[in-house]
Order: sequence, then structure tokens, then C-alpha cells
Amino acid sequence: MIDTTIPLTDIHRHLDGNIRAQTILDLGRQFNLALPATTLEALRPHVQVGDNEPDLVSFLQKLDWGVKVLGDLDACRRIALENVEDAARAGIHYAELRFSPGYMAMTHHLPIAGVVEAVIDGVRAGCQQHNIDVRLIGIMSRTFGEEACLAELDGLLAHRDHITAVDLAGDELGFPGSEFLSHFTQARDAGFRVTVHAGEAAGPESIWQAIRELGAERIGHGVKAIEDRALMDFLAEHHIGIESCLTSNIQTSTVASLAQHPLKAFLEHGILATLNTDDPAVQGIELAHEYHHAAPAAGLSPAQIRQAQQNGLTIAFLSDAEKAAVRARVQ
Ligand SMILES: O=c1[nH]cnc2c1ncn2[C@@H]1O[C@H](CO)[C@@H](O)[C@H]1O
Ligand SMILES: [Zn+2]
Repeated sequence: MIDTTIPLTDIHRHLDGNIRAQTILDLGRQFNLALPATTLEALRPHVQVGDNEPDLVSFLQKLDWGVKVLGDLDACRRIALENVEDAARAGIHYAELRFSPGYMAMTHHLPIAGVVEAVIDGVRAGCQQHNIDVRLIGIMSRTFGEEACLAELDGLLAHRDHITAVDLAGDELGFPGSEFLSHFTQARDAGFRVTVHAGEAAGPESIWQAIRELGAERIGHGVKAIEDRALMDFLAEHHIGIESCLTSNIQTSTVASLAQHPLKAFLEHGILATLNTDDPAVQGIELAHEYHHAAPAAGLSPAQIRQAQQNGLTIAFLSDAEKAAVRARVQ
């Protein structure tokens, strides 16, 4: 259950993996694009996971229509604003929304720094209208290679005062973290916090690499840490949090069933693991589903679910004073 006396957070939530199906239809019409369907019902299988996908890369293809309809910067602003609306409606008090500006810019050749600015604008407008606090994480989409990721980093650096952290996402098997050392050195030098998708498609060595070579302070998914005791010890000892996304891990076939998910073991090991969505619209879930259905099915006790909820703010990319302010708004 969600404990309503403490803040509810979602610190692993892709803004560009959470575009409303209706908005995809609207934007498709607005920009005269040929979509695979013209009704919500017919579009859904193209933009939402039905049966579990065989692997991560197949899952990620479901995000593509969402960014293909981003015909101008106003469209980027719109989906950012709607993301804040949806997170607030889901009862989330504090969200870290992540987005890949190069991926969003790609189809219609939008300026990447312009996309970053539009997202910042949309989020700011959303936060003024709703009782929610949001920070932004800039993603470098590894799937498109080193050069494309450098262009994303440049766009993020152009607005560094409004971007809290950077992340590396996409095809982990095809594009190992070792190809992105200079990107992360530059990002850390600029003062960005660091989280990295690791140990989702690849093994525990990818998590070690993210920590030791990229400077990851948190790990996205981190599922494969379960295969390496020393790594679990290290994560617990150094307070490197894990952003778990239970349903996502089933839909990407990273884990065969919720009963086999390692989140419970992570919590028992004293790791600061958390419950998050990932790509809610693509997955057809919201955060409540993770708390009420996925977490119990993964064997978490009510106390462990509460611990995971509490860990969300503990590992948030906020100062102690900012965390206290979020807490004060809930109590
Ligand atoms: O679960 C995931 N694992 C790895 N990468 C992901 C996941 N969900 C989305 N993206 C990636 O994040 C960027 C958009 O924000 C895209 O690169 C997308 O492929
Ligand atoms: Zn993710």
C-alpha cells in the first residue's frame, strides 16, 4: 500500500515514454503525419505493450511513435506539461522526469537545445498548475551512438541550471557504458548528478562499470546485481540506490516473473531500492499499480513496500533542505 503520510515519489519516469495515446493522435493530425491508426483503440497496440516483449530493444520500439509526432517545440512543451499533469494526478509529490532530447528532436530535425528548453518550459508551467515538485534528468540515448550522445549533452549543458542529472539509456547490450567515459566526465565536471541504466539487459559488470567509470550515484533497474554478492554489499555500503521498475522488467523479459524479481532481496540486503514506473503510458500502468499489485506479487511485505517508498526521497537528487520541504508539504 501507499503510505499517505510520507511523500510519494517516482524517480525513474521517462517523459518521452509517457506520451498520451490521445496526444499522439492529436499531434499526428496537426502535423499531417501518417500514423498506423486513426482511433485510440487501433493505435494502442502500436504505442503500448500488450503481451510481454521478448527483449529490451523490442520494448523500446513502442516508444517510437510518441516521439515521431513531435513536429515542433510546442509539441515538446505540450507533452512535458501533460507529463506533470499525469504525475500529479497519480498522487506523486516529487518526480524526477527524464527525457532524451536527441531522441525527441530526431524525426523532425528540431534543435536539441530547443527541445531541452521546451521541456523545461512545459514542466515549469505544469508545476505552477499542480501541487508537485519536479526535477529533470537528461538522457543520453546510447542506441544512437557516441556522437549523438555528445550532441544531447551539449543541448543539456546549454540549460544546465534547469537540469539536475544525466543518465544513459537505450540498448545496453549493443552500446556498453565504456563508450561514454568522456561524456560522463564532462557531465560531472559541469555539476550534473549521475544515474545510469545498468544491469537491465547486461550483467553485473555493467553496474560496476557505471559506478566506477561513469560515476553513477544511482542505478536504473540494476536487476543483475543479484548475481554478484560483492556488488550488493558495495551498493548497500555506499548508499548507491536502485531505481526498480517491476512491471517494466517483466515486459522487457528481463525477469521471468514478479515472484523472481530481486527487489525484495535488495531491500533485505539494506540497499536503498525504490519503486518507480519507467514508461507508464507505454506500459499501461501507473505508480499505484506498482505499489498495490506488482510489489506484493514480488513478495514485498507491507513494511518493505513502505521502506521502498521512503527510500525514494532518501535517494532523490535533492539537498536535505529540499527533501525537508517536500516532506513538509505532505505532513
Ligand atoms: O527501460 C528502459 N531501459 C533502457 N532504456 C529505456 C527504457 N525506457 C526508455 N528507455 C530509453 O530512454 C530514452 C527515452 O527517454 C530512449 O533512448 C529509450 O529507448
Ligand atoms: Zn528507464
